[in-house]
Parts: sequence; C-alpha cells; structure tokens
Amino acid sequence: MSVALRITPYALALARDWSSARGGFAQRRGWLVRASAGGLSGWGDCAPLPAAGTEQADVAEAALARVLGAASALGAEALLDRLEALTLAAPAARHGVESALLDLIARRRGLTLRALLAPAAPARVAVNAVLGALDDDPGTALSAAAARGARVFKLKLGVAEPRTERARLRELARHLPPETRLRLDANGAWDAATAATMIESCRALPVESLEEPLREPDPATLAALQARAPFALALDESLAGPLAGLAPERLGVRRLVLKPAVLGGPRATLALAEHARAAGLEVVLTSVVESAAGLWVDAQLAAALAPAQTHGLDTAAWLAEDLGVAPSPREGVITLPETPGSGFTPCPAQAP
Ligand SMILES: O=C(O)CCC(=O)c1ccccc1C(=O)O
Ligand SMILES: [Mg+2]
Repeated sequence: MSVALRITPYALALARDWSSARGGFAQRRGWLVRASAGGLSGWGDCAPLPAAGTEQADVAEAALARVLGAASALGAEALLDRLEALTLAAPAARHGVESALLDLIARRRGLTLRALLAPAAPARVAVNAVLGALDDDPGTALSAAAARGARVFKLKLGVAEPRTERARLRELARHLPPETRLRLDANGAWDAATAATMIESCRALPVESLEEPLREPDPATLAALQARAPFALALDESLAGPLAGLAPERLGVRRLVLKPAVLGGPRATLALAEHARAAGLEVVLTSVVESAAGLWVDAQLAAALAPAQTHGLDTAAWLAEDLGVAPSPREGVITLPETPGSGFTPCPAQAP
C-alpha cells in the first residue's frame, strides 16, 4: 500500500530566548511531516538547527522535496529503504520523514513506537530540567524545576567569563535539593587550560557530566581531561562536526549526547547508541528544541535505547506554542502512553 506524505511548514515562538556559547534563537521553524496509509497517520518533525549540527533549512527543504517526489509510488517500508539516499547531508529531514514512517508502521501494527524499536522498552523516561545559561538567573529556574520534582538540572556554561561562572556555579550548587545533580554544557566555549580549570573547580560540586568542553575538540586532549574529571565528559555537536565518523571508543570521553535530528533519525541513532554502549560508553538522547511531534518520537526512542539514563527531552516549556500536546514530566519522569505509535496527536489546526 503506497504512503501519502504531507509536509507542512511551521514557526513557533519561544517562551524565552535560548542562549548558549553557540548563540541562541528566539523562534523555531521546521516542517511537520505526516505519513498516511490505510486510514492511519504517523507523524514526524523536521526541525533543523545548524548550531546543533543539522543541515541548514534550505538543505532540509530540498531533501523533503526529493522525498515527496519519490514517495507517491512507494509503501512505507520501501520508502524507508530509500530514505538515506534521498536525504544525504540532510539529517533533520531524514529524522522527520523516518519518524513519520516508523510511527505509521507502529500504529498499523498496534505497537507503541518504543516497542517497535525495542520490545522491552519501558514506559518511563527520566529527563533533566533545562535551567538555561548561567548568566540568565538560573536560581529562579532552579526553584521552579525543583518544585516540579526534577532530579538533574542542565546549565549552559561558556556564556559569561569563566571566573564569574565558577562563582555562580558554587552559589547555585548551595541551593540544590538533596540528591539532585548538575548537568553542564559548555557548547565548545573553552581552550584546554580553561576547560581543565573549570573541571577542577567542579570537583567538589554535585556535577554528573559536562558536555562539549573544548573549542577545538580532539580525542587526546579529551582523554586527558576525562582521566582527571570525577564525572563524565560528553560529546554532542562535535559528533556531527570535527569528530564525525570516529568510533565511540576513540573519542576520549565517557558519554555521547545523541540528537536524532543531527544523526539522521531513529535508526541511525539506535545504531550509534548500540555501538557506544557495547564499547562501554553512556548515551543520552536530547532534543534540538523540537515541536511536540518530534519530542514524542525522541522520548519513545530514549526509552528504547537507554531506559535507565536521564535524557534531555524537557524542552517543550521553552516554546510559547506547539503543534500538539507535548510530553510533560512529573517528578522528573515522562510517562509514555500505551496507545500505538509515538503518542503525538496534532492540535486541530494541524489535524489529519
Ligand atoms: O539537553 C537538553 O536538556 C536539551 C537540549 C539542549 O540542551 C540543546 C538544544 C538545542 C541545541 C543544543 C542543545 C545542547 O545540548 O547543546
Ligand atoms: Mg549539548
């Protein structure tokens, strides 16, 4: 049975500006992808964010047009087989279309998306709260997230002076509830000496990991920093940049941050996660601040590939509007539905 694709552009305002050492954004633009066959629809989100390692929007749009052109005569499985060739160098476009096709297949088989991807995947996904940059009054965000029961708090570093950030970090850590921890992300802000100083000053703090410490990441420097760090160092956007294609065990860090929109969809993300975990690395799945259509898929995928980890999927509150109801954590956990597919239902304006 052939599959009908519909691709609809969207623009969603942010509730508050996103800032990081790689710049920020005040709006998210992308395409909602619907794949329909036999009266059922699956949904995906193509949400390019070049700063995170995806293609530019015009490249995504061209790839989506190629997929549309090829889709009409093909069934969902046949289109999945051809998708990689149709979306070369367009991972966000591939993620959007592949998600919609897998969601459709799951709904057709009466399976949750996580069960389609990994039969034993649980219905609970722990997530970190995102407090924003360390110069944006994270204390207020910390109180709000702590009140909602979050256990891991993510902070963007490398936005202010290292000395200022060290002082603010110590101050913030004094207000952390018991048994909660900080997840830090420098987004490539530091040279090796600054990174070493920052890691050293975190030694006494409840830090669980630090993403992308280095402006010019190389495995030897990362390995030296990791050897001295009492917590996991992690790579994120470098996996699509200077370190693309290197085997996980050669990267020098203990953890990989996997963004399906950067890696080219659920299947590529699962394959990298399996490789990394077999090599003894931790993996964490995170969003690129996607719409609800993307977040539901990402959350199902997180449950399938690292069920015991805390993932970076609590980004819906950064959007002032959305395409449907987004997964919303309680006590730091997203509960996934037992209904077939991803759990996404479009709001009436986008409806089937
Ligand atoms: O990890 C999270 O909790 C949310 C995702 C996130 O921080 C992010 C979102 C968009 C672009 C880059 C990043 C990042 O981790 O660097
Ligand atoms: Mg990151």
